[in-house]
Amino acid sequence: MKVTIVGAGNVGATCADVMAYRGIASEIVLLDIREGFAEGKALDIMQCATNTGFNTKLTGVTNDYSKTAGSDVVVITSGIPRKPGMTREELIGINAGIVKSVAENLLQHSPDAIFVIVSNPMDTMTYLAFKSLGLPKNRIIGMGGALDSSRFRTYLSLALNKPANDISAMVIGGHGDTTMIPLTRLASYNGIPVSQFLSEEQLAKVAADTMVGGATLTALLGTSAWYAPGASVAYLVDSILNDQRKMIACSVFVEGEYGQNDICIGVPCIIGKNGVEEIVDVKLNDAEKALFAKSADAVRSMNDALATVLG
Ligand SMILES: NC(=O)c1ccc[n+]([C@@H]2O[C@H](COP(=O)([O-])OP(=O)(O)OC[C@H]3O[C@@H](n4cnc5c(N)ncnc54)[C@H](O)[C@@H]3O)[C@@H](O)[C@H]2O)c1
Ligand SMILES: O=C(O)C[C@H](O)C(=O)O
Repeated sequence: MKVTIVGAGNVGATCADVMAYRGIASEIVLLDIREGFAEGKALDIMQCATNTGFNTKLTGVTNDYSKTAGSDVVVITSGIPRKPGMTREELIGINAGIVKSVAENLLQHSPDAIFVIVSNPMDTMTYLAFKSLGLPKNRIIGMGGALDSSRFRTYLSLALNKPANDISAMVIGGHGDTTMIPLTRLASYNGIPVSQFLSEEQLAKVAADTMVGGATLTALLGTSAWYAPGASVAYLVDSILNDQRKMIACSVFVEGEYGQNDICIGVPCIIGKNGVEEIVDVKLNDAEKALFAKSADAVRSMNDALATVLG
């Protein structure tokens, strides 16, 4: 199976590295606009093969979309990341034009591909890809919830002092500092509600830390994170290519689900060979429903800015 990743920067290259290392795809093409950059990243990753034992074929190209032809999955990470003090939403002015043109180029060469959108503001970039490509909604997937949920599980693991893989927890809603909704009520440690082990104050802190997880890393690193984002994309692509039907919170176009229409927002999805196989209807309580509606309003207002930005 062939995967193209556009943007060979921090997230794109990490994603290629994890996918190669884990043998998720037989072929990976890395494409970047910066001359020689994707070629260099691909060559560097290729030279891990003998020491880590993978056989994935890697190709790096400078803006040559003919090499991406026939991809089963395409991942868009091209665009600028935020700097400390910025929100993801502030990236819309530069990233919207990049994501639109990259998505259109990819579709020309891979008409059957499933699109995974990573560039920020991710929910709006996913909506833009959905509206401009005219593909069925199961083939446009925004990656954010996989990452936010892994951060939620990490912070729960630190608070509980238990392994993250023993913890089940999900974040839905928008992929923004104030729009994420960590579903604390439904989080569990080996099936036992985490509220049996952590106080309300501890749980509130875990949720707050999760919501600003990306901003915390941006402040520490000077640019936004890449290891967990790259691994989260690989996790999502694995579920598609290997038809794993994992439940992953993804930003997808909703038509009535969770009371919303005409936006892409994070909801629990079954992810398999057709992309989004199903949106899972989790029974939210009234407080969670109110948070979801507020999150959707914020995502919608960012989508409204697209018309101005794209002219
Ligand atoms: N959805 C998420 O969970 C998530 C997580 C992390 C980062 N991000 C976003 O992903 C994006 C990339 O982050 P990064 O840290 O990898 O940034 P980066 O600067 O390291 O890499 C971005 C790459 O995109 C390339 N690029 C720019 N315009 C291009 C074009 N038209 N065609 C091809 N390539 C182009 C750049 O040359 C650069 O190499 C940012 O918008 C960031 O906010 C999203
Ligand atoms: O924080 C960012 O800007 C990048 C990404 O969305 C993340 O959550 O790491």
